[in-house]
Amino acid sequence: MRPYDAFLLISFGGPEGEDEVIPFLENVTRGRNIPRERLAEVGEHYFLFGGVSPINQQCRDLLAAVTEDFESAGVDLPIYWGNRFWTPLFTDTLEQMKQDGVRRVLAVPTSAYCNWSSRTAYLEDIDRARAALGEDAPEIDLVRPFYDHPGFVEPLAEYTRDALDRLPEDQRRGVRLLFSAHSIPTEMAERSGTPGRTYGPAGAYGDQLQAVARLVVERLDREYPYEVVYQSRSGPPSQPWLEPDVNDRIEELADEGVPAVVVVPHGFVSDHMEVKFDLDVEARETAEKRGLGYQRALSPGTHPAFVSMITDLVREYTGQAEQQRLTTLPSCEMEQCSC
Ligand SMILES: CC1=C(CCC(=O)O)c2cc3nc(cc4[nH]c(cc5[nH]c(cc1n2)c(C)c5CCC(=O)O)c(CCC(=O)O)c4C)C(CCC(=O)O)=C3C
Ligand SMILES: [Fe+2]
Repeated sequence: MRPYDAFLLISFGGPEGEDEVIPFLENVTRGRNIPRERLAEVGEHYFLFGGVSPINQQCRDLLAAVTEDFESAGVDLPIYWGNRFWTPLFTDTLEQMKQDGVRRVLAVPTSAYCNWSSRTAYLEDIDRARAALGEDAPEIDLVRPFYDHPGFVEPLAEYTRDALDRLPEDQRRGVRLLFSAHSIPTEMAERSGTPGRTYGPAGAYGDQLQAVARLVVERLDREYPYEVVYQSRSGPPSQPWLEPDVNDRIEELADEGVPAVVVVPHGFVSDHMEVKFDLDVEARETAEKRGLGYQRALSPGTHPAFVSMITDLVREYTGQAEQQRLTTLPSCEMEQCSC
């Protein structure tokens, strides 16, 4: 049993006012290969919502729910929160933990899958922040990818059923389910997973996204046709990113006469800006322009099963509960994983 003396939620961060948008985007894109035009475009997405990303409030809501769940489950750990790119920054959180005398931390990221951007990037930032703190910097374990935990899959299935119920019957009959995840460079996708293992063309990330889509469809009232699509591509056009894009696919489905789509944002844990803009504004507009019915399933957010999943993960890492996994996909070997 590994003793922990604190719990840490680590997330992406997002601006909460117009004056925070550009500094936030500068933090996110520092050292990354992102064209200026793309930055200006993404800035507009935030300005459309008054410069406020929903992600920080979603983290606060999740933390409030986790606090209650810890209490009722008898998990006695102080709860901390830190982001990679906006306040509260986890460099500051780490310093606070050090001051509080915290030595060993169990961290849960707001990303369910394996890929550099969702895991290694956090680990690298944690290492940097720990190095800056010097001796007595708290040690941090990041929990495993939880994409196939029932606490992630069941809420997605419930919210997909709800979205299907919102479609008129004639549209529901011919609907196509589009499971949407954040696109990443194909080269990053190919590196996701454990070196030496064989994965599909989009690496462990692609295999995991396919598996979760399958698990959700198995929980619906019948076998709906479905596929995995990608959204929110950002690199230069010359760099290949995972495809097809959700909008391109909606156009093609319109040409084929499909009457409606239900988009399930299974690549995300909450309805943050990538969901609110890229799906609820952009993809919806693409569908409506072509006369397709459109519904978007909610992401897990603060669904009680998702909240309990976090408690379950803590128990798993303190040796008080078995791993819960709905797939037999190889688990990540954390030491060597490039995810
Ligand atoms: C896999 C993945 C997830 C899902 C898993 C996870 O959650 O981790 C995710 C989530 C998020 N991505 C977010 C925002 C952004 N991501 C960007 C850029 C990038 N994302 C990437 C990947 C991912 N991103 C990649 C490979 C890049 C290129 C730069 C690089 O190689 O590192 C940029 C730069 C501008 C742009 O080009 O879009 C922004 C602003 C927000 C916050 C939203 C809010 O504010 O509500 C969230 C939750
Ligand atoms: Fe992103």
